[in-house]
Amino acid sequence: MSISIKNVWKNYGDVPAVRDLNLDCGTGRMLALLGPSGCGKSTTLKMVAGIEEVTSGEIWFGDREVSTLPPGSRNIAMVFEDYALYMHLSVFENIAFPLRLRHLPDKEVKQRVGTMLDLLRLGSIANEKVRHLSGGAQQRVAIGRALVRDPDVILFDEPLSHIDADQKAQLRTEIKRLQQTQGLTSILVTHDQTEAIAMSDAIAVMNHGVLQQVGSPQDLYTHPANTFVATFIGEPPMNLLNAAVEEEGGILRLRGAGWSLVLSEEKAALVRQKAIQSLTVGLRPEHFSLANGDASRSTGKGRLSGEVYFREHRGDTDVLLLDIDAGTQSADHRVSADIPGPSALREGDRVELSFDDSRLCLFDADSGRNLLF
Ligand SMILES: Nc1ncnc2c1ncn2[C@@H]1O[C@H](COP(=O)(O)OP(=O)(O)OP(=O)(O)O)[C@@H](O)[C@H]1O
Repeated sequence: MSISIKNVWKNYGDVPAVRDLNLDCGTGRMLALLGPSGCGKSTTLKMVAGIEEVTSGEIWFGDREVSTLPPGSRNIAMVFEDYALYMHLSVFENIAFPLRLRHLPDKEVKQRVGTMLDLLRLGSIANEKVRHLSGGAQQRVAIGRALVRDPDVILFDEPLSHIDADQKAQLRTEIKRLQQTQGLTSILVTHDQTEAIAMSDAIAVMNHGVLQQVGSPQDLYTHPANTFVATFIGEPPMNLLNAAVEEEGGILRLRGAGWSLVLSEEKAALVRQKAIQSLTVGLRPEHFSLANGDASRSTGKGRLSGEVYFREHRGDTDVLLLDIDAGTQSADHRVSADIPGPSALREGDRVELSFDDSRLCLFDADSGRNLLF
């Protein structure tokens, strides 16, 4: 069952919480709503569930408009961050609960709950009281209870927020596997990019009630639509450097604080086409390399040098925070670079980094929009 959100607005009083939202989630896919606190992701999920009314616009499940239907008529299931289980009941009875409410015959309850217990590998603890279980196991019970009704759509509201770090990755994988193997059409609300990237087929990034971009995790990482998405996806975040555009003798050069770069023809054409004078350049930390002394300063190759302010070991890589030799303390004087590790570099060491313009993102300095969009 696909989900379509069409031109949906939600106002609380005069304040719009969601503005003209258009989003689709295909049958059997998982769509993540990702963004900072207050961006409107929970409100969106609640409108899909029918817990909140839309102020205007439409929500469709397949070819059925559900915008005005109450939650009970939408055949959805929700999984919440706080599990919302009956702590005094057993695993079996928690999962059976929605079926008991519908007065299904005992035999069918046993059979359907049994399927869930197998699917979620809860069979061996079926008779244990839920209150004795770990957070991860409780959330698996909550998922079983959600799925046992065979919903058309399953909505996950920050399902891993209260799970201990050591169980998080495992549960993330289990939910994803289940969603894929069972072909569940799902929406996941999260503020955690790692969760969104690991679990979903598509991510919708929201900010201040406005959809910033929707796409595959890889798309958002490689081609962020604007500086908000660029810095929200990726850790450490993409470096943003201010640059002036200079043209002389047919050569287009970007000049920033402590660095400059002659643009390759492809990128230069893009900048010329938009007739832009100042840009924000986006560079992922892993797209810097340690420059080797004799590399030429050819077209499309940038260099910057500076002093290591901090080095963080990350196993096979080192993240360097580098203070660029800019002569000024501009806001963008510090960059992070992800280099192969462990390196011998220390705080205070001088380093020269190179970068390649094929990897750069170019954003309009005023609007923050990626020039490619
Ligand atoms: N019932 C309500 N009444 C008034 N304003 C609300 C209500 N619910 C949400 N809002 C406002 O709508 C905006 C979006 O809230 P929403 O909860 O959807 O954001 P969110 O991205 O899910 O944030 P969080 O992760 O903190 O829940 C916020 O400014 C919030 O204060």
